[in-house]
Amino acid sequence: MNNHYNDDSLALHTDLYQINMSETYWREGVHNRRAVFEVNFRKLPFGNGYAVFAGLERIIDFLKNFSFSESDIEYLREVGYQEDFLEYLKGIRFTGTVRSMREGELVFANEPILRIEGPIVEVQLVETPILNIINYQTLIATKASRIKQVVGDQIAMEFGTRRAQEMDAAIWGTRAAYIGGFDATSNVRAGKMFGIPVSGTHAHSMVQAYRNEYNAFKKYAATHKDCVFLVDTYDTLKSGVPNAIKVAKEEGDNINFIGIRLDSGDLAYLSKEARKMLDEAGFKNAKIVASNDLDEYTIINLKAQGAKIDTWGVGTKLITAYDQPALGAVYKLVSVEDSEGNMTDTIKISGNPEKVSTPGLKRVYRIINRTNQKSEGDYITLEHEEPQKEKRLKMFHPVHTFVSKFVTNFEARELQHTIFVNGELVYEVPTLQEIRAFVNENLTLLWDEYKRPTMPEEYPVDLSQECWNNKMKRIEEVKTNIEEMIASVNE
Ligand SMILES: Nc1ncnc2c1ncn2[C@@H]1O[C@H](COP(=O)(O)OP(=O)(O)OP(=O)(O)O)[C@@H](O)[C@H]1O
Ligand SMILES: O=P(O)(O)OC[C@H]1O[C@H](OP(=O)(O)OP(=O)(O)O)[C@H](O)[C@@H]1O
Ligand SMILES: O=C(O)c1cccnc1
Repeated sequence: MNNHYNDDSLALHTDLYQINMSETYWREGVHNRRAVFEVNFRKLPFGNGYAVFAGLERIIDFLKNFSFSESDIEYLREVGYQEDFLEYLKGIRFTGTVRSMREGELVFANEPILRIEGPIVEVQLVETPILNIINYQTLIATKASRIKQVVGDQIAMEFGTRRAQEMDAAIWGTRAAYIGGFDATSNVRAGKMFGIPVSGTHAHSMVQAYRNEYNAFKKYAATHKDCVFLVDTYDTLKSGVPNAIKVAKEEGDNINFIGIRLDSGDLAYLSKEARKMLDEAGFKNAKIVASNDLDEYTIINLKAQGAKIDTWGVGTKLITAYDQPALGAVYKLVSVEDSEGNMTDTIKISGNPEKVSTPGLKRVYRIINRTNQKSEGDYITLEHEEPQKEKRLKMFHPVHTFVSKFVTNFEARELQHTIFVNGELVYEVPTLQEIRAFVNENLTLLWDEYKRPTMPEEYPVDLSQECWNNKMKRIEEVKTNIEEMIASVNE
């Protein structure tokens, strides 16, 4: 690379303005004041009824190792920062407290996924990478979950690396896809890094290289036990499938003839015809793999046409989140220490009621009806509230407050867990297998109406009365402050 700095730390993986604000706080002597930020998004992606939270493990690694390296400092010197500030930056480590939902948790719009509290400089500097990680991994895990809902008990394989937005996206997207329910990946590095099962067939280039399918399949069979032959290079039904069958018969027990892959043409028609041919040849257990720009919509469509496809290879549309390339999670200040050392709630007002932030330290509970083990919705409270002790809970829509219901005989399951306390990691990171199982467990709590891929019902995310009252109080305070400010400007 044409650059004389070592890429030996991630601390500068942030926006310049974070460092500039940090300098202001430090020169003003307020850099150690406590601040609390929360992460949430405002709209579920892909029109889905839920999102699958992913990215926490990488955030944990990032925060554990957070420090500016020698080369970071050298570079910042070149950018123009003064020595005294650089000396200060050198000593920074993450000393804050983090509470977060666990990876694989189902998350909805306008609820705090993660809360981070610490000296304002530290929590400000890590905003950009935290959002970078959550926005991408959660987006891909959600897309994967949508696709897997449609694929059902069949196999979904992740094929996207070649089309991904560069190498990091392929790796972390693959991990997110696995969390969201994909069964295997073609990316070998992701297999090595995360223990995700790797799987694959072969490309058209091999058929082209050996000039014809028979030779190519034969050579592949001579060198591999497990064989899936790609049958669409020339003519699927006249040449590809007959050659696959011929080689499978000739090789007999020498190979494990897993099946064939279709990658172009009318996948419904071709799969039905290929199925007949395989069955007639005695290969009833041979599987049909399909790929070619698949997504949840094409898969639903193909299934509706009675396609005889057993395994779905999905690349581009999954790894690039093709129909919605960004999640839009934000990082909002909810509380900050004032000059007297007291924490005060902050609020961000907007003309759009949905965009007004909810101030204060909060907790999120999933209210699970004990009679049917289904979720009634999520319930956001202020930090000190204990909804689990209530006999009868009023849940109301945070904007359309007249929409309300009472819930009894419920479990209030807290969704955020403590991850760091004053810079110390106190959370045991689950395995990827545990995270996948956790997603499935969570999905069983949701009525099917929230899980359908198109036009799902809106899942309730409600505020407690106290939380709502606090929000209204802060809105009034801000309005009064602004009126006073405007009056003083006009004096
Ligand atoms: N029966 C079907 N119903 C609905 N969609 C289908 C069906 N068969 C294939 N598709 C989808 O239609 C699209 C067809 O892509 P395209 O027009 O590129 O044709 P192709 O067969 O891939 O041609 P090429 O040989 O140029 O790759 C793909 O996204 C594929 O998944
Ligand atoms: O369609 P996607 O969902 O993105 O899945 C990945 C695609 O990548 C391969 O095609 P490519 O043309 O790159 O290589 P090939 O010659 O091996 O088919 C594969 O055959 C799939 O069609
Ligand atoms: O193994 C395959 O069939 C494969 C891998 C990557 C992309 N497309 C297909």
